[in-house]
Amino acid sequence: MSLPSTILGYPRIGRKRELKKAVESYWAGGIDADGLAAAEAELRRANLARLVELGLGADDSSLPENSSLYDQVLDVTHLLGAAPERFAGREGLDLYFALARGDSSVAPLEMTKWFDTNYHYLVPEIGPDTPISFANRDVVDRFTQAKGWGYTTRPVIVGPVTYLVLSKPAGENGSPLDRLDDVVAAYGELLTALAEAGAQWVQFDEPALVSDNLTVPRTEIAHLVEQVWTGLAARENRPNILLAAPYGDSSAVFPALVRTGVEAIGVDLDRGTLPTPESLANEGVSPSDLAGRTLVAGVVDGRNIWATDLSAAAEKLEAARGLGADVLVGTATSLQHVPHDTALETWDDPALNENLHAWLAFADQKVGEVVLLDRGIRTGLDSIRAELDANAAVLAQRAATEGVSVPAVRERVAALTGADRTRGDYAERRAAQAARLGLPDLPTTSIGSFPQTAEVRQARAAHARGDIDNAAYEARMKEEIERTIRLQEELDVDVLVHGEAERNDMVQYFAELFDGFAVTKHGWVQSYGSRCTRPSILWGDVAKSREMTVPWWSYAQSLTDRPVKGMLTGPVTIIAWSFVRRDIPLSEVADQIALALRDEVAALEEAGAAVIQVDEPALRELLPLDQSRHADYLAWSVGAFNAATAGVEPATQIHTHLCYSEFGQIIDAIAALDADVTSIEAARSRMEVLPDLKEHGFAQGVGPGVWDIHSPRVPSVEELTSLLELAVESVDPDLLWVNPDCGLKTRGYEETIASLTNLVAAAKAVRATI
Ligand code: MET
Ligand SMILES: [Zn+2]
Repeated sequence: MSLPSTILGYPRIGRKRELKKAVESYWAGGIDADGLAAAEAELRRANLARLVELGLGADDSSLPENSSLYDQVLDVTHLLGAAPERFAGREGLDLYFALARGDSSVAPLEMTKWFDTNYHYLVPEIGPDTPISFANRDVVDRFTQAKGWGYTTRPVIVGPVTYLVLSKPAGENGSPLDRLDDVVAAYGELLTALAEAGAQWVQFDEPALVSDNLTVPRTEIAHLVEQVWTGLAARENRPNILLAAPYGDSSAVFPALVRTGVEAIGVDLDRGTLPTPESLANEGVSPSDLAGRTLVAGVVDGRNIWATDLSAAAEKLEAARGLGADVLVGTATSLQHVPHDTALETWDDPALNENLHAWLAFADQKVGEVVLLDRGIRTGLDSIRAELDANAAVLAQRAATEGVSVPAVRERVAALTGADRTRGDYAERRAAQAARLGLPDLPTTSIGSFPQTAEVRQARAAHARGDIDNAAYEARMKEEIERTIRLQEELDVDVLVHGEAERNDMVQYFAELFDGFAVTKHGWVQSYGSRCTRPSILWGDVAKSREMTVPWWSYAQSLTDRPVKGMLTGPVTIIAWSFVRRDIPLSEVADQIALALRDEVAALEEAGAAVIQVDEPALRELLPLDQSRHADYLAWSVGAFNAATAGVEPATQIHTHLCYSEFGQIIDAIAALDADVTSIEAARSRMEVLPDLKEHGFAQGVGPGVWDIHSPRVPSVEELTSLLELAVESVDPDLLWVNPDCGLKTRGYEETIASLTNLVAAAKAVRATI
């Protein structure tokens, strides 16, 4: 049975975040396991019904079954029964959620970003003794249940090679890949079980194939994928296999995919390209090797929210046919990274309301695009000519809409010079700042946010609803700022923060104030587990035309003689955590944001701020998966940070914050940011990153986090002191700052006070010894 056009996956959280509500209610004891199973099944059924309504076939395997209670990588861990030893004694849902979130006696699996997205997966821990078998039949049961409702779905599962490449070793010895044979054996049994249940097709995702940023080289990954899937494809009694390489360019590994012999191959033609027939021929792959096989051409972007240029997509489909396979329409990735439906949205701004609906495609609209293009390739493009013309008209209308191209913004970016991105000599800056600030050695500070209490969040919600007016809201926020300042003074912190009470989110706050952005009300996407974010939509040229952070900062500074940091979010992070226009290069978007921030930096400096922090926690996340694109990315991202910050006087101190510690590939870029002080995550790795920094000759201020704020645990003075003693082994004490790993907004006040008290005490203790 041949595969029809399809999507690689659908959002899992629910149009109204039904999954979030059900799962959180289960955690809180509101519903039991049966209640959760019922809610989850109802959502799954509703999603299937919706996809059929949108034009996918009910019984032709075009419906992806990619639902998950928490995370697709965790689902494989569960499928394999591959829980680390410390989870012994737990089973079923208790085990599943303990792996995800820990429980009173066990720490959860680590969480990290899924490729270059803002989705987080749970990192499997695989060692020589990890149990691995076909231990859990959820995938099969879901298939069977859907079958009972009248749907033939296509289960979607992370492939074995990607699973192990993304795992970390459990214990000291060996690599997770040492267990590949065991994992493959379990997948083999899964294939049999799915065949027995009546599955026609199953989809396996091997995105590790498109990344150079993993611990295993890409050529090795391609080799393993070829070996593993050649073996699995040779099994009897199995469903047809769609092997997908989403999230990037698979052209180099395409021959390996062909050689596996699987029935269908899925490629990302949004971020990636197809190999040429010549390059295939060089690898010994000819069109006859592809004859009778299916190529799912991912021409519809799965991770951004713009309507597809349908004519361009049709051209790609046409080109794909040249390879010899049967070409079908697909999405480039699962749609799990985009919200459900633009129809849920209205914008307060009438111009946006009129325009954005036509410009955007959330998941449901993308399904519509796939269905339409499918009709085009089956019955000829002329049969969809009217839709193609309408789409071209929308794109043209968009390009001409006010705000999309603002001459003053374009000219200002074009006029940026190297000098605009360069600060003066560091030694001179350092002396000027020391004289201005008069700080002790090992100055203490925090990263920006203070606990966002329920009252603060309620006040913001009431303000958004119009239940309290601007004046009342402002008064409420000022109260919170005053509390934060007083507290830091009492604790004897050296460089204070205002606490960010007025910010709903470190990106959305700026998106709401800058020109060129729209924010959604219902545009939720899963960030991890039950956590969702609403990325803002960057649709036009960016500029600052409103008052932003200065009044809040000025108020905070008016309360104290100690320096209060101005606090901004950097260009790369704003880009990474928004849905960004694609009609101009990201480098240009970054410079536009940089100049808008440069204006805000200047306004803070003008108001008297002696220390200004520009956070770039997403610098590593956006690193392209292709090694060949690293240098260009690092050049424009660093250049944008420099453009935002280099306008200040030598005596104004620029801080940046990067809350991760895997610096390897970007260490030179971090130095090139040329911040006077850089705070980084270091507590969990016990300052591991510092010797590397030293080796690289990094010799500007650095604040390795000593308090792991991802855990509710209060670090003791002894523990903090020992970390600082480790730090002074690698960092000149004159350059060392003392701070937590990241902002405190998810922490409570009690633990914050206790931890900061200890942090200041530890700083003083070590200060006294140097
Ligand atoms: C994810 S990085 C967070 C930085 C921000 N200034 C905060 O403290 O919340
Ligand atoms: Zn952070």
